[in-house]
Amino acid sequence: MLKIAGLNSGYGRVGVLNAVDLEVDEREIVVILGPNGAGKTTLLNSISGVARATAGSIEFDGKDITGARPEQVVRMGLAHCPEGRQIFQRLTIEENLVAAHIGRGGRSFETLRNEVFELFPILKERRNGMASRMSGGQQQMLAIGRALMAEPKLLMLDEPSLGLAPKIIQQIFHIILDLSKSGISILLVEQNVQLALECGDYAYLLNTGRVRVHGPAQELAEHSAISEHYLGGAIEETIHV
Ligand SMILES: Nc1ncnc2c1ncn2[C@@H]1O[C@H](COP(=O)(O)OP(=O)(O)OP(=O)(O)O)[C@@H](O)[C@H]1O
Repeated sequence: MLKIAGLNSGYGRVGVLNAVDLEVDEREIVVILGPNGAGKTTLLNSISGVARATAGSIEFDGKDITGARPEQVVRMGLAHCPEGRQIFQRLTIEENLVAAHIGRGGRSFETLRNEVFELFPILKERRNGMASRMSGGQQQMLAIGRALMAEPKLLMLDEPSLGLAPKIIQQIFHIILDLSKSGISILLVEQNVQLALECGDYAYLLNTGRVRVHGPAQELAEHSAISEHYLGGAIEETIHV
């Protein structure tokens, strides 16, 4: 579904990612872990066309999307639910969903909106309320709902648990698992390492712009060295668990 090879990327002259290789298969949940500043958001931004690749390639659904613009990438079925949610605060919930409907897969706004409302009944209840008046958890649900309006084959989620209460985090992770079962591939950046590894199939650990460790999520969870490395020790060699 997604194949990244030898990716270097950054912002202007600032290089952030270095020789990153990563793959996501169909229906797979792939987790990206790493300390602050490791380059996790930059990796998602590079895939969705927000940050520029300076070397390497990004292939999605059999097509080369290296250097494609964000609107082209989303039209191909790759949706990005960004860090900080970035919903339209001064629009209602329903208006946020209208703005996110790009007609990619040909299904009507009403059909897609109703699917989002089924996943997140609270959004239906508050559909005419201002987004700015919703709790953090509800705003995260709206952010995911907006991404789903693009009928994605692959959904990228950047720290969906950030700042949320444990009960809401559980709810969001159940939805992520359901979305994966419904056939959507997931690329998940997450600080909540334990939960992410429980729900993921495969995981990559980034540090200082490089993939330092990768392997099946369960094996990474059991790897005693991971927490040590994760907590900041620089890893010089790539470890394949
Ligand atoms: N717009 C930008 N312009 C220049 N440098 C940036 C920009 N955004 C991020 N960076 C730098 O790129 C590096 C990686 O940042 P990135 O946000 O990708 O890390 P991250 O792993 O997502 O961290 P966090 O968990 O803190 O979000 C950092 O050194 C950061 O300062």
